[in-house]
Amino acid sequence: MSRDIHVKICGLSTAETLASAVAFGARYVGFVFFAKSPRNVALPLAATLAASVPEGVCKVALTVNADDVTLDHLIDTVPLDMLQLHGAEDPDRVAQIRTRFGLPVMKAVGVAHESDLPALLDYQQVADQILVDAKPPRHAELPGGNGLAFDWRLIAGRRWPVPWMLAGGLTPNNVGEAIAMTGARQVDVSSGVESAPGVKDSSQIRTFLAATSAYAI
Ligand SMILES: O=C(O)c1ccccc1NCC(=O)[C@H](O)[C@H](O)COP(=O)(O)O
Repeated sequence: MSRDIHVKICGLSTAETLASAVAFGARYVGFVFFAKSPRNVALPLAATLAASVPEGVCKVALTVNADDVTLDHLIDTVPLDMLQLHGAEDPDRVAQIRTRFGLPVMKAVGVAHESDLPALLDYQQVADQILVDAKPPRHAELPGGNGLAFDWRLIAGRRWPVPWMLAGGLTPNNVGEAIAMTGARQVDVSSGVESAPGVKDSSQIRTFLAATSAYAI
């Protein structure tokens, strides 16, 4: 098992910032396929970007309640290593997607209160990984990528049987505290390494990755 913190940089949409994420040590790179998102990337561009990602870096497609036709076209067009399901997909749908498309699946689960935690157990029965993310505000446009953190004390010391990733409002300045408080060995960031919504910043990506390196064990 790797001793480093594994970092996912999500919502990449340019060759320059993708190359920076890879160069500075990201273990996962995420491409958003959700039209309302400022990080949404068109399939032809995503195919070109993904083709440039070296072996060993996990190419993650992020979708929200996508149907099978959409997923079929996505997977036929873009070379991918993992699907991240960030909508209201229930455990049965997660299992169905995993079986039908044959790719590892990471299911995002929104956390705001203690009452949100049981869902983490339900999804761990069917997903390969769990993304423990901040629950979006009731009227949020986006189900994720909102730059909002949840109370990390809610999951402090908890351990789950499948690999999990901490997300939500992480920045170069708070990721160390988040890792120390939760024991996370994988973290995910989007807004926290942007100069504007959807505009990734290579310098902030570098700083974020450097901030996690202090927590290798
Ligand atoms: O990032 C988006 O625009 C997005 C849009 C729709 C659904 C999910 C989205 N992002 C999911 C992610 O995995 C984000 O990295 C995660 O929610 C953390 O985002 P942030 O709080 O901005 O770091």
